[in-house]
Amino acid sequence: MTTPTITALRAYVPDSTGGADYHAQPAGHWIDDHIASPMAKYPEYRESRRSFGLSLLGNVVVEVEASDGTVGFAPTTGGEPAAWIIENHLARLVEGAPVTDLERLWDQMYLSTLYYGRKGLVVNAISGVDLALWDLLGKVRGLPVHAMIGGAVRDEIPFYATGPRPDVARKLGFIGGKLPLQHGPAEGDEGIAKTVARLAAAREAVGPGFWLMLDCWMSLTLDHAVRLSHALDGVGLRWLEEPLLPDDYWSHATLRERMPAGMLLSSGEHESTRYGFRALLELGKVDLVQPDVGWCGGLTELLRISALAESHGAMVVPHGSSVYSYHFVATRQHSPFAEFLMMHPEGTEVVPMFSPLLVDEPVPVNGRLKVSELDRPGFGVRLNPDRPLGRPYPR
Ligand SMILES: C[C@H](O)[C@H](O)CC(=O)C(=O)O
Ligand SMILES: [Mg+2]
Repeated sequence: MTTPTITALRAYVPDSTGGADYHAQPAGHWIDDHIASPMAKYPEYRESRRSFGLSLLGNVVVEVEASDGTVGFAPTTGGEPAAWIIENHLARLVEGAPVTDLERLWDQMYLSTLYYGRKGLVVNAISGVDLALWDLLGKVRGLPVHAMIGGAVRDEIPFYATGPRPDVARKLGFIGGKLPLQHGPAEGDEGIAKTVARLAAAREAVGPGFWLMLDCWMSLTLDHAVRLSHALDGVGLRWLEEPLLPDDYWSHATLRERMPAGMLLSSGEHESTRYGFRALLELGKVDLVQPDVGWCGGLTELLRISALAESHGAMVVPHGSSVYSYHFVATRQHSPFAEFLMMHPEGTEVVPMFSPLLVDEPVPVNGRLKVSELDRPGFGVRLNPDRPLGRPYPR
């Protein structure tokens, strides 16, 4: 059998909102309600992360077409700037390559962009291309992605829910609930007291045994993080998430030493590549890493990060990225559960995470997803034909 080659790489930008984290949500959505952030020390940027530009980039949808007519695609964050990088830089490397050459293409995309890349937007763009290549390869071979990366080690994936209502998450069958931190260091001891009251009320509502986590979205100082973790010691927090600036690996290790025993330290949602995760694991001493497969370098890089984390005894629980991480979670023993980001405005109903961009997007039922739901070629989802896509940099 001759291996098809890649004839075209295209980057599209959806005309509208939607698509999980960091996208414009309607006013009043819990995900934009006074969430603590590193910018919250400036009072004018405290109420809303949109106020400092969080939703500016939006999605980019990468499409790869093969010589046999098969098309793979994947969305990620990056919008028009990522579309420019994909069309004007990455396409020259990818077009003409056999659909099987994922390792070489990843290496070439990373090395050729080193002088302005390594992290952030460029790695988002590389991630999107890499995911689209996996989708294409799965469709060419007629295999779901999980079957190409070792096969499932479990029949069902259990989920925790991220949102403002862990009590509802419990009723919906999730194994835990992760609340966003709302009050950072600029709100001082009063802020800590509000957080403790909120978590204590959540514990009261969910009872013992149900996991509660707190997502700090890079907003804390080391001192504040230490004090907050001890103030929350009585609540039974499963983990404290992304408390510190991602580049400050060293303070992660200090926090790890000073936090209460039994409370895990997690981070990595805004980290990229095996090199960044090596620093987080070796210098930062985190217990759990949370790469976003659309931001960390794609699935090819997530597999490397995963092997590295496993060798450090750390769990890998990817940041909420729907099917793009479920195929991975199904295949790894040290990824025992997945995140579900509650994109419903009040966080009270399960709605597809990437809606309205995708169709056929599976969601957990009773807090679990049967791996058989993923048994379609590639990542097993389709682009919504009713949502127009623009191609800002056609060639
Ligand atoms: C809710 C958090 O601030 C963020 O928007 C999502 C996130 O960090 C997570 O799901 O984890
Ligand atoms: Mg997070």
